[in-house]
Parts: sequence; structure tokens; C-alpha cells
Amino acid sequence: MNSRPPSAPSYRFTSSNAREEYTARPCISSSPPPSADGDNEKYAAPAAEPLSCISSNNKVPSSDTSEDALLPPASQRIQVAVRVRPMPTYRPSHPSRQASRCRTPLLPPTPLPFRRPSIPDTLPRTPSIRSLSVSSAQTNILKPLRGVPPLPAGENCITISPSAPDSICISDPTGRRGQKEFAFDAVFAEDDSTAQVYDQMVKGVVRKCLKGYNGCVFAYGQTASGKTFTMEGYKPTSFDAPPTDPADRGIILRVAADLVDHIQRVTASEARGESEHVTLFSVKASYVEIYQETLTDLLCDKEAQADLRIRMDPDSLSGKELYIQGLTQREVVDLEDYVRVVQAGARRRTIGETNMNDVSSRSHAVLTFTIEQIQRRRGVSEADELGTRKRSKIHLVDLAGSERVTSTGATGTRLKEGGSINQSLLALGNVISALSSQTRTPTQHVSYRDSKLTYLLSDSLGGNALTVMIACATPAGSCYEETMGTLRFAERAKKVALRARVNIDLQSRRILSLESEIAHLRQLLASSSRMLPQTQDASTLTLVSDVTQRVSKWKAFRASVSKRWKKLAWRAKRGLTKRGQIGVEDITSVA
Ligand SMILES: Nc1ncnc2c1ncn2[C@@H]1O[C@H](COP(=O)(O)OP(=O)(O)OP(=O)(O)O)[C@@H](O)[C@H]1O
Repeated sequence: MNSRPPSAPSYRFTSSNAREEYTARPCISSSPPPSADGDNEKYAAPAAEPLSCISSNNKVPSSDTSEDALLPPASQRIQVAVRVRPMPTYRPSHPSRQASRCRTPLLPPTPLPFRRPSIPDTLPRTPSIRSLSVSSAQTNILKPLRGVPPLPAGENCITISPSAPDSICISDPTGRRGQKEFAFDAVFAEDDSTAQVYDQMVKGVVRKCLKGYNGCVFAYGQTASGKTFTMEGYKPTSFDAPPTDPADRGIILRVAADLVDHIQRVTASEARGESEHVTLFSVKASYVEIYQETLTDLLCDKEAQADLRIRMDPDSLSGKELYIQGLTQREVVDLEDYVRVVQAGARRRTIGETNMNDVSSRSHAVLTFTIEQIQRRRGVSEADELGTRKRSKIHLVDLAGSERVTSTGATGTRLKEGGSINQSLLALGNVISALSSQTRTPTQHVSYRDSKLTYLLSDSLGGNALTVMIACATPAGSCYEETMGTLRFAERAKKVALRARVNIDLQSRRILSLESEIAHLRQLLASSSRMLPQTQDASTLTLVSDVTQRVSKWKAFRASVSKRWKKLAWRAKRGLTKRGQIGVEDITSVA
């Protein structure tokens, strides 16, 4: 089964580039996405604006096709937040724990015997000290102990100062390397909820995706640092069941809720005739897993798996956008559809048990929502107007965690998985290092093809997408090296420039450009015709005053002639000249 990336049957995005098939070749590609020096613009709305058009107010975003679509690509950089999880405890290695539990599609729900630490949906940022220690009671809640005594995680090595809430300080528990401070776009402590992470970092990206930009949110960090917790949410019943309480939702379902809400609002508002446009929306979901450099479709069973290949989409705006040939695209309309997709993915995803995490993700998972919009003027049929077409994608990526064999106690399959995970994360690190290098030239080679992960995400890493990285960190002193590695990676990612642009098809772009030119000319015409009466008045006034002057001069002249004529007539009556005799020349000169 070779399915194309989603596209409405009535149109195609134009491009002339040929397709190209992906083959994993180290360091061969030389087509890095364009990049530019980024500014510090955040994707989120300015503080004065409500955080989302989808939020509580009833306003529906106006048609925004023209302004944004014609703007040149926006220069930004990857937005980076660090989220610190509560202090964990780890269990010592036990031979029975190495039993393979991976690659078991459609596992029955396995209830996990831990309770959720009470984390309110929205917690105000604590104004005073935000120390990261947690009570032992809460610590034990975080891991199922099953009779094995926990290992102490060591001292807390992370502090977040209330005076610099977007900075994080890490200290070497051995005291050899002292302290180091890092600054990011946001830092979230253990008491900060996923809702806060979403509102501050992701909501703005979703809004931009609805305007036609591509987006990408990825969670990075060592194993058990809270990546799946952040992306998928807290699951009180089983690892493959979606969170039942909306407050437990991770970023994926929050994005889904916002998409559903926005589309419903726009559709309802257009149905009430509040907009001069009518928009047709279509959202499709695909979910792929990269396990040991193999792609697996998480939305279909093992028997139905197609041969998945990463290819270039010639119908995309750049002609180089990547898609996975053969991947299931599932239409999603309401929240239940999205929940089903998330659940299906979680059920089929490869997980395994390690000393650090009972439900450790052994693969990278990329969930993609492709949003297509066709906007036409009200009352105009498809035959008369093709409409403005936009297609954007939002990738939500839960990476597998980097791990040390000594900490995870991995052997056999787990060890092999760990090696593969570290390998692909190394490739990701190399790409980020290359992109963030100060000395990099735009044509310089970036080895995106070193791993399927980096190749698939190449556009999101330094290309046509608004990208957010959530670096998850563990505060335990025993994890100092891994946390330091995560923070260093995050610091490099912060420097990666992006060039996101609205993904609107070329014909629509041309029509929009002509429409905007017509609007501009109309404006000019209106303003010049407004000026016309004033111009007339001014010239008329000058003319009138000129004529008035001439008339008054003429009147004065006539009065003087009349006076002289009367005088002459009087003299002529008496037969007198100046000299006492009448002179003929006097009379002719007056005439
Ligand atoms: N911010 C948090 N608040 C409360 N519990 C958390 C938080 N972050 C993580 N946890 C808990 O820590 C455990 C490990 O988290 P999670 O599975 O999300 O880690 P991970 O980074 O995805 O690990 P891996 O890379 O091994 O898959 C889970 O039990 C989770 O509920």
C-alpha cells in the first residue's frame, strides 16, 4: 500500500521537483534547509493578546490569508524550555527485570500500581524559593517498588532561583566542577504543570500552524526524565490508556483539543455569516515509530505494515518536504478521534523495563497532524474560484531517552536498544551542533541522513518550521552527567535558526499577491479622490481672488474714466479747454 501524503482530491500543491527516495547513507546529503540568523521572536502571542484564539473568549480569528502568506520567511530560532521532574528513586538491577516486554502489539492494558502526585492543572509560579526537593512520600509514589528497596537518587543537583526563573543552575555533587548556570526561553520546575508548559511554549505554535506554518515540538532528555509524561500526559490506569482527567493531558492531547476547538469555532462563525469567507478544514494524523533505525506504522497492525520509506514530496511548497510513503493517514475530527490515535500509538509503541523506568520508551515516536485548509469567498463555487489552499504540519515527537548502561542495568535486547537510541541521539546532537555553529555558512553540509530521525525531522531542525524543544531533566545528583549533557544540548539547540513560512500553494500565493496589489491601488485611488475637492477649492480660490482683483482694478479704471468723461463733458458744455478752450484731443483720448 503506497499512500500519498494527504491532499484534498480537488487540488494539488504545485512543484516541479522530482521525488527522491531515502536511503540511510552517512554524510551524503548536501541539501540543508535554508537558514538565517534568528531573532528572538517567540511564537507565542504577545502578553497583551489572549494566548490563543481558541481560548475562552468567543472571538474567531479573522481571515489571515493575505498578510501572513505573502510575508517572507520569518527568521526565528528553536525555542527551548527545560522541564525538571520531581526527584525520583531508582531500583537496583535485578535479573528478572530484563525480561523482554517490547514489541508486543495490542498489549492488554496493564494497570500500574502508582498514584498520581497531586499536581493542579494550573499552578502559580512560586514567588519564593523553588527548590526541587520532594518528600519521600511523593518520591515513592513515582516508581512502583514491587518489594525492591529503592536506591537513593543522591543530592539534588539543580536549583532555580526565583530571581531568574528562566535560568537553571546545576552543581556537581562531587564538587569537582562547581556550578554552571544556563538560561533558556523558559524553565519549569517540579511543581509546574503540563498546562503551564503548553500555554507558554506550544500554544503559540499551534496558532501559527493554523495559519499555515509548520510546527514541531519535541521532548528530549535522559531516560525517565519525563518526556512521555510531558508529551502524552499522566496515565493513572495503564501506559496505553489516555489520561482520563483533562488536567493530566500531555501536550499531544492539548494540541488536539486546540485544533478541534479552533476548527469548530471558525466553522460555526462562518455558518452564522460572520465572515466573508468559507473554510474547509481537514486534519489527518499519522504516527510512526523509529525503533533501531526501522520505521513502524503505529496506526496499523503488524500484519498490515507497509514498507515505509521516507521520500520527498514534489507537491509541497519547497518541493523537498519529506513524507513517509505507505504510512497510514487517519482523518481526525473530534477529540475522541485524536484520543483513539494516541491510544493506538501507545499500544503499539515499543516499551521496555529498565532500572530507571518501568515503562521506558525504546523508540522515537513522531505523531504528525497535517492540517489542510481551503478558503473561498462566500457564495463562490469551486468551479469559479479555487480558493486559497494551505497545508501545514505539526510534528509531536517523543524521543527515546539517552541512557548509560551502568544506570539502566541494560543487557541483551535492552542493551542493543540503548546503543541504537544513543546512536540516533548522537546524530541529532551532531545536526544541532552543525546548525548552531557560529562559523556555519548557508551552503555548508549538515549530515541529516546519518539517522532516520534527523532525516525525517530535517525541516523542523533549522528549516521551514517553528520548533520547540522541551528538554526534560532529572534533578538527582546521581544523574548529574546526563542532566549536564541535556542542558548543553539544549543550549546549542537554542542557537539554531529557522525560516518558517506559510505553506500556501503557489497559485494561491499569486492570486493573493494580485489581490493585495488591487487593494493597494484601490486605496490610493480612494485617497487621491478624497484629495480632489480640496485641490479644486484651492485652485478656485486662487482663480476667484485673481478674478476679483482684476474686476476691482477694472472697476477702479472705469470709475476714473467715468470721472474724467464727466469732467470733459462739463467743460465741453461750457466750451472750455484746460487752457480755457475746448480741445478735440482731450475727448478722443478718453474714448
Ligand atoms: N513532571 C513530573 N511530575 C510527576 N511525575 C513525573 C514527571 N515527570 C515524569 N514523571 C514520572 O516519572 C516516570 C518516568 O517518566 P517518563 O516515562 O515520562 O520518562 P521518559 O523520559 O519518557 O523515559 P524514557 O526515555 O525511558 O521513555 C513516570 O512514572 C512519570 O509519571
